[in-house]
Amino acid sequence: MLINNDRGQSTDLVDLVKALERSVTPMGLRFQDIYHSYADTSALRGITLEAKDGEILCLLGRSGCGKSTLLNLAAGILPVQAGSIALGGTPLASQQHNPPPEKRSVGLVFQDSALFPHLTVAQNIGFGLRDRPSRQAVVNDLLEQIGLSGLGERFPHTLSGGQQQRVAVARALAPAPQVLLMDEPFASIDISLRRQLREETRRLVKARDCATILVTHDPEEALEIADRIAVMEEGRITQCGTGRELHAEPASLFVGLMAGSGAVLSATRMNGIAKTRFGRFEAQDLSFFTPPRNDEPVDILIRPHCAALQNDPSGLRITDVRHTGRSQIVTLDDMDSDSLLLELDPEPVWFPGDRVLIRTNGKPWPAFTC
Ligand SMILES: Nc1ncnc2c1ncn2[C@@H]1O[C@H](COP(=O)(O)OP(=O)(O)OP(=O)(O)O)[C@@H](O)[C@H]1O
Repeated sequence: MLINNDRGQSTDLVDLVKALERSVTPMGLRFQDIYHSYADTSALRGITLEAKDGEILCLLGRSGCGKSTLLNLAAGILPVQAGSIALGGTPLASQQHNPPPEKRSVGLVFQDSALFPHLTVAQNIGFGLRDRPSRQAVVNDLLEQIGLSGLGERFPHTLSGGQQQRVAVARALAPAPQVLLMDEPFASIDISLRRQLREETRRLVKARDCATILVTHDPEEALEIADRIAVMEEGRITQCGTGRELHAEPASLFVGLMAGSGAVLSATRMNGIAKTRFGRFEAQDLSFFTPPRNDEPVDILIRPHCAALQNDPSGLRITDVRHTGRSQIVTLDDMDSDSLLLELDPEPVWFPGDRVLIRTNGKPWPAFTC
């Protein structure tokens, strides 16, 4: 049914109701209090997380932290043991209700493309569309979008690894799923092609309205492709936010290092002073995500371009200096020949043999209670 808006334009009532529903109902994919164990291994320990419609959310963490387990629960590959999953505001899975993968509006992409070897590229892409009248048009459109028009009649083994992975993404997106789940989709792709494939995948996914969850252990990949990143450690989400948020206010040293590089200084805190092997720093030089308890050991993270050196004849000795154009990488030795690498602004120029003290560059350094 068509209705007219105040500018005289026609709008379909069903579309309007859907748009209104979207504005008031939590959409996307939502995990609520998920726990999961394998025999004596506790893989997930209370995950609550939401990937919104149109968003790319990365699960980032070391091997074994539970990323794939969470993805497999959403896909229906694993049954939910505790907690619940909702899709588009309606229950998707719980302990009582576990529909199989084919009954979920979910597209899957794995590390190896897992294309059907006996089907052509076009048949692979169209597999989830069955007898839909629009099948051919959708397949042709996707072939064009992934840059493989003209290769539809080829078989998967005649394609390069990168082309196969493009086809896998197209196959997952063809039925217009509400959610796209990708488990290390670029891990087996040549490193030189990976960035290009990431960009293409982001463009493809962003042209649709599905929620996307992508698993990776590569921080650079997560920062480049994701709208938000959920950092996982030992079955829990340590922090979830944009790359910028994780970089600016990391909840832990692990998150801080996942969201960017930096030098780490171990310190002991004494009455507002942090003592390290490379100098003493005032409390005002440090910023804690959570207030520290007194006299506990802390780790200080010094990001590139966030430290300055100051000449001091009794200070630390510079043993090496490299110039990259954008920065100056300086190696400092403490009295026991322990060394620290700092990435500094290119000016002022430092030389091996200079004696210096380290200072903040105006902004406090993130610090974490150990
Ligand atoms: N089928 C299984 N049986 C027993 N333990 C398992 C099984 N699958 C996963 N685990 C364990 O559960 C934990 C989480 O595994 P999971 O595969 O989810 O982690 P991950 O972060 O995806 O790791 P990776 O990046 O290596 O794939 C690990 O300790 C793993 O050894």
